[in-house]
Amino acid sequence: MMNLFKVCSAAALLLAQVATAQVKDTIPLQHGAHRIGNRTDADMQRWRDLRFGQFIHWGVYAIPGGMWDGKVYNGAAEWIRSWKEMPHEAYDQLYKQFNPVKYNPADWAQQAKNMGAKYMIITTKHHDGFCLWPSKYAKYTIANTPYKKDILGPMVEAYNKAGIDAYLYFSIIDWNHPDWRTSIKSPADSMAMARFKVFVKNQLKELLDRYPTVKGFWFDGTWDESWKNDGAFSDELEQYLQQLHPGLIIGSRLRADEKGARHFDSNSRLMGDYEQGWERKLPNTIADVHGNDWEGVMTVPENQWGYHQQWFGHVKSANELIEMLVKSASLNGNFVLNFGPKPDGTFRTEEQELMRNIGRWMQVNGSAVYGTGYAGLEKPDWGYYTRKTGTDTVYMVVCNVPVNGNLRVKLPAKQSIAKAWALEQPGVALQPELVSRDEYFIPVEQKVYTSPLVIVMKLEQQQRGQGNFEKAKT
Ligand SMILES: C[C@@H]1O/C(=N\OC(=O)Nc2ccccc2)[C@@H](O)[C@H](O)[C@@H]1O
Repeated sequence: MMNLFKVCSAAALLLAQVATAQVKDTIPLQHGAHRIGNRTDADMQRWRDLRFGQFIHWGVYAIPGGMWDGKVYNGAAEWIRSWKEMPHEAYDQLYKQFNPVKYNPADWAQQAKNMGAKYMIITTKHHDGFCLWPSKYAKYTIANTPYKKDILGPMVEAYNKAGIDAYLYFSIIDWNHPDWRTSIKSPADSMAMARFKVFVKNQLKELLDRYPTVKGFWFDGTWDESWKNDGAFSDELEQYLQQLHPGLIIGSRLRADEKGARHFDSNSRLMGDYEQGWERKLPNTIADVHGNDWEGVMTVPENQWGYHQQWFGHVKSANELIEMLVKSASLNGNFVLNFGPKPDGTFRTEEQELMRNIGRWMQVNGSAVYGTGYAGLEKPDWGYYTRKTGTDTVYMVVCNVPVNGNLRVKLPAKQSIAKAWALEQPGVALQPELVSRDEYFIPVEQKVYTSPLVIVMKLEQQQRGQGNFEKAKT
């Protein structure tokens, strides 16, 4: 028996190798993806299991808060410096007013913990180049504001103490640095960009030296030609950072290959440790993620990352965001919700209310998100399935309770429901009814639901004959 098993395993391995070889990379690349498939190390599995993150966009742009000279900026608040109504000189003096006297990182961390976030991404430096840490490579930093003190250190420490991992957002674009170039049009531009790349490398090493518990970088601002056309450098930088800090997690926004392809190289291979292009949008089906790890980042209003005094348009509710979080986990992805603190260092009331409301649901139902992924079942019309990774425990997150009061559950052949219960009533066993081969109805209480209902199912291989629950009496 063992010989037969060995022969089959060897044949399967050979077939897999031939298959991979057939998807041969047609374009030889020096600076494309260096790994085929997802990372399998413990650091990456930890990132996967966290599933729910908090993004924080905070900096000088919080001071104008999307308004200037009595006028409202309709763009994203953190981009106000690029608004024609905002004189660059005026913006570039604002740091002299940055004094978040009410900043309390322990309070921020507690609110994030109560919401159920397991990791946090903080803007160390956004496109405007203002550094939230006292970088020794720049003057445009927190050290030269009335506040003076390092913002990042106490934040990373407070979040880590609350059991939340810290990731650092870093914008390559730096509107403040004299050597930044959007494109290289002359030898002088090349020399400036060469100086700029040294500056970038120095700041990133400085961040890792100052904050050694961080788990990764979230790069942004890598769409300009000067960066896109220098795939060799982005590749070298990624390897430099990994060598400095083994296990670091870096998404697909950092790299370009030598042909200028971003996120996916010219052979359609993902560069980086996860797909980082899902910004204010999510994949719809498991096919959309192409087997890659991925992360979706989401704003509460339609498109505001930094603090904006006037939220206009649709502001997402807790239930909408809970559904996005569950949808992400159901498709093997992470979901990161963004917050834009005010210039005084506090969160606006709508954001505080949101953290409390999401947290109330996560308190009871978080197990349907943490450490879960794609269940391998056809998406039901009443909501989402997630599966505790590598187990027979499947969560049913019900966003639309059917009017007939029954949740239809279609299982793969030869699988049955051993038991099922609602997370909010762990002691009450539900009674799935086998309505046809491998198909069940799970009755749910007919009441007003004000947030998604979560039911846990333990699946098992079908015993001989009927499923565990008898066929409906005809
Ligand atoms: C998270 C957001 O990221 C940004 N830009 O996003 C993108 O570049 N998105 C993007 C680009 C290419 C593909 C997919 C998404 C920034 O400009 C914005 O201020 C904010 O920090």
